[in-house]
Amino acid sequence: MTRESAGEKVALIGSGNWGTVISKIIARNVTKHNEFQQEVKMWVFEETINGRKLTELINEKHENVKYLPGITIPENVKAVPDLLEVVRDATVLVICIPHQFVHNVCDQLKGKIDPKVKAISLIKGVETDDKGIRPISHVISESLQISVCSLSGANIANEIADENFSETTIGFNVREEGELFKKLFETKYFRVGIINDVVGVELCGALKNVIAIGAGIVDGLKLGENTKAAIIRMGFLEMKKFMRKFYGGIKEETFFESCGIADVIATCYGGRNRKVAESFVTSGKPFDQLEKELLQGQKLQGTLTVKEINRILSREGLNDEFKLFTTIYRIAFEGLPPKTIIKDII
Ligand SMILES: NC(=O)c1ccc[n+]([C@@H]2O[C@H](COP(=O)([O-])OP(=O)(O)OC[C@H]3O[C@@H](n4cnc5c(N)ncnc54)[C@H](O)[C@@H]3O)[C@@H](O)[C@H]2O)c1
Ligand SMILES: O=P(O)(O)OC[C@H](O)CO
Repeated sequence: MTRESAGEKVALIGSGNWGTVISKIIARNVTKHNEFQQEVKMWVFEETINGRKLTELINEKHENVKYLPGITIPENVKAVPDLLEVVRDATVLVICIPHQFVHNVCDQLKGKIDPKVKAISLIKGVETDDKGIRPISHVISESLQISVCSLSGANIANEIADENFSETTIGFNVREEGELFKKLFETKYFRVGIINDVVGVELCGALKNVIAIGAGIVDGLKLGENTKAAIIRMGFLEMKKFMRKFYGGIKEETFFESCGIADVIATCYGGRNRKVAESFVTSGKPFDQLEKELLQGQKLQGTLTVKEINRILSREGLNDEFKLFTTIYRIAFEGLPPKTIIKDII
């Protein structure tokens, strides 16, 4: 059997800013390790740019001109607009889409994925329901009836696209899967740690976005680095407390991996949620409008997570125990003046 027909066949679902950086990483790695077939099909939510289809542009220029301009994608990445074609015969699914689109994508894939397929979610988001929180890895595994790992870390996509060093964390339930994914993702500039804690890893990635919005508010108010450090510290403690309260079994070490404290720091200085929250304060415009104006199609995850978290805190009568998360929600969505971020948390 040739290398082309043997080995794991990797499909990438998603082609935004992070998804495209990931295509570059995994497309190089599949050519280096015998476990994998060499072509990586990447699902692109099709759109038209100056009269041309984005998939055609990606395949012709080997560049995602909309979500990651200026970075060359390896030629073994094939952009495909048909989701079912992307996953056909795939044995490994890498899922990297904004979390608001997960249900729609899973609904299209339901019943069409072999139960032996291994998946990994790079999504930084969370859902809540009547019972509590619903990690996105569970949404995917319940819908598709497959095993799902998670990957999250201090990973600002554009910096990794430039091959600046960073670390990340993979959460696994089955060690062999964690090790396989480490092979798929690790490079000299992208160091992968693995830990037996799928939900801990992904929830850190979701909740740090709430803190990033708090940090952006502080930046917009020009309160300086000491105040921002205070928000980071308090936010980290609320993130830990929230995760422990609503999900049993999260490992303490997870908070000190790249997915934990390191991502809180990176996101509070360099992320999109921070940037848009700063502008929310300085411009007075609502988040929805700023997301469109500043991100040109890229999506904020933090605002949705702020709402999900507040829904659960309000229902459980816990707003007083999570003062920072609650204040961030009220500033973002209930018209509380931004400067109360300080008054309400001291
Ligand atoms: N960008 C980063 O620095 C970064 C880093 C780590 C993790 N992440 C996480 O990765 C996930 C994906 O983010 P991203 O940065 O790759 O995307 P993005 O925000 O840059 O782009 C949005 C993507 O959503 C797609 N899209 C738009 N409408 C859609 C629809 N109706 N259905 C499906 N897809 C649609 C767009 O085509 C585009 O690919 C998010 O959860 C994000 O938090 C992002
Ligand atoms: O740009 P953000 O705010 O979505 O954050 C990007 C990454 O999650 C940082 O690790």
